[in-house]
Amino acid sequence: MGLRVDALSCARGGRLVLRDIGFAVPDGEVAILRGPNGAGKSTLLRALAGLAPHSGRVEIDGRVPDRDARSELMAYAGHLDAVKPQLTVAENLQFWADVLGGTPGQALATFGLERIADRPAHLLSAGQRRRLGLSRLLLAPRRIWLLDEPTVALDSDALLALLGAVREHAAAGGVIVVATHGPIGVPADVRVELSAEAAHAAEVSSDPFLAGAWT
Ligand SMILES: Nc1ncnc2c1ncn2[C@@H]1O[C@H](COP(=O)(O)OP(=O)(O)OP(=O)(O)O)[C@@H](O)[C@H]1O
Repeated sequence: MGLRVDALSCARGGRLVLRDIGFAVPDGEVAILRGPNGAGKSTLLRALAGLAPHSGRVEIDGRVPDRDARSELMAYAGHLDAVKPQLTVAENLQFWADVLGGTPGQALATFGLERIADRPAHLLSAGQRRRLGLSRLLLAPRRIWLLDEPTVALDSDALLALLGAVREHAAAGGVIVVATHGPIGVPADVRVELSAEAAHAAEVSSDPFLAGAWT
């Protein structure tokens, strides 16, 4: 049981970025996505979250959930943090709580946001904004966490909070998929290596001009 990905391919801007990706992450395990800039880590997370069209199969507990069921099971924390700049920190959390369920209290405390709860999000530093974005993970329980470079801009306290949250989620049977260039402080149970060369080769071979179709 857990997450299983088979033969996933995904194009962006008309170029094939991911080709035939397959891996499985059992319940309670952490998968790390690695690969150079542009290899497709963010694309893969977005595809899993249902935010980028793709081919192939994404199974959860042996079934392919429909789009709504998938989003009920997954929480995606991407680069843009999904923070609404005009709302305060507390209002952002309340907004997400209204959408996702849950209550903001624990999320505020875990990521050390209480002191800045009344600050408008557009005034936050990069690390504060990232803390706020990550705090959404704790609002409503979602089995599968998809984390895109979650440690960027975090100080050591916030990093500890994130690691604690990841460990707790895994211990409770959750599945975590993390794209990162650096260490995240928890051992990887599953490693998924994406290579820019594979994507580039796919781009080249799928280009009819370069493939010689017009010669
Ligand atoms: N919206 C888009 N339209 C067209 N191409 C895109 C788009 N977003 C990303 N790409 C391309 O898709 C490829 C994969 O990008 P992606 O962001 O998934 O890589 P990444 O492995 O996460 O990179 P990084 O380590 O730099 O964050 C890149 O070649 C990129 O230029």
